[in-house]
Amino acid sequence: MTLDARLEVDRGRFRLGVGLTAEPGEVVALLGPNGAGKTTALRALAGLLRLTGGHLRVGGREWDVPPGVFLPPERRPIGVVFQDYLLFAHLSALENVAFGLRARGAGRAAARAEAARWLERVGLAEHARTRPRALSGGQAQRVALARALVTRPDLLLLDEPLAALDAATRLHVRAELAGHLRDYPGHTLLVTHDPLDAMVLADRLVVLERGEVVQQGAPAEVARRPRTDYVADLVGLNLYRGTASGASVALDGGGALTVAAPAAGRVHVVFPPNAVSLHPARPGGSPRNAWEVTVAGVERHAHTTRVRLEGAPPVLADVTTATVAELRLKPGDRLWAAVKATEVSAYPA
Ligand SMILES: Nc1ncnc2c1ncn2[C@@H]1O[C@H](COP(=O)(O)OP(=O)(O)OP(=O)(O)O)[C@@H](O)[C@H]1O
Repeated sequence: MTLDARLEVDRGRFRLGVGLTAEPGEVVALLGPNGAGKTTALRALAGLLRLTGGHLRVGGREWDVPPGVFLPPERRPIGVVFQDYLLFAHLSALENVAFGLRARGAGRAAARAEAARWLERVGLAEHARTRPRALSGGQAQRVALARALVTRPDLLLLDEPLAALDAATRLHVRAELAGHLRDYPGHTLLVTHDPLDAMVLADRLVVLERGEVVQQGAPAEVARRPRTDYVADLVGLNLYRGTASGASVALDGGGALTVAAPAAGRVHVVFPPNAVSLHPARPGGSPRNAWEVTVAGVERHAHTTRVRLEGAPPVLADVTTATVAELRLKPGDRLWAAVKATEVSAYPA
């Protein structure tokens, strides 16, 4: 079962023309600047907008092949979590989750039993009778996810699913969402403005600009070789997984980093490429992360030069033209990379 689409939508002055595929279990993040066409693509997948050209097939079934075939939204096996359309205010958490099953013809008792199982899976069993206004933002988000997944949809559409949450809640809900998405066997399309959400949650990034795909690939690959300035700014993150013990994190791929605040257990470790400085010899002085690296590539962008470095860990560094000239950077050079601990954040994974 595969999602195979060529989404063409003509909205007058704006035209979307996007090829999109996803394998079962794959999480694809759609990224792009305001007005790039992310929401348009999502609405076309949901059936809220009709394609004006192209095709949309999921699992060998035609959902939208103009002009002849159009499966209306209510007949598509989809689950949606939209930021501004979370829950029905007049229904309890349990009734919200049971709603989709009822709409698909499940009996009341069976729907409520299955909904209760899902509320338990998202850690909200004791809030089954609570109305949405009495739930926190993070809890409402979990209910919305349970409601989307309870019908075992073929396609899960997430539109800025974490945007309404405050920073601390966001960390936890992001980690939980990652876990649920790992277990979900269908296709997931995630629209986000947040590169960290995309890098943590997605198997593949699809970057849109002006209605077209400008780049796609695995998150680390896109970050290593951004093809446009927008992509370079967007995905410029050094991101690792590891196990924290106090302020030190042992990274899965080798190496260790000292982080800004102590943590425990499995974490993501993140810092931007412009936090990395490069030196011809081991830098002295303040307590920093410093390790030996080899230059693997040097790419110029409008405002900066991005240097790909192999080492433990491998790292991206954005450096100034002056640094490039001073260090005469070229592939194969041996250098030292350094990052201040205060620049390095750890998030629960
Ligand atoms: N109802 C509409 N009729 C005609 N054009 C529209 C309509 N809604 C949006 N558009 C246009 O479609 C283009 C893409 O909008 P869309 O909302 O898909 O972008 P987006 O990538 O989701 O942006 P954002 O990040 O701001 O949500 C924009 O140029 C917008 O002006």
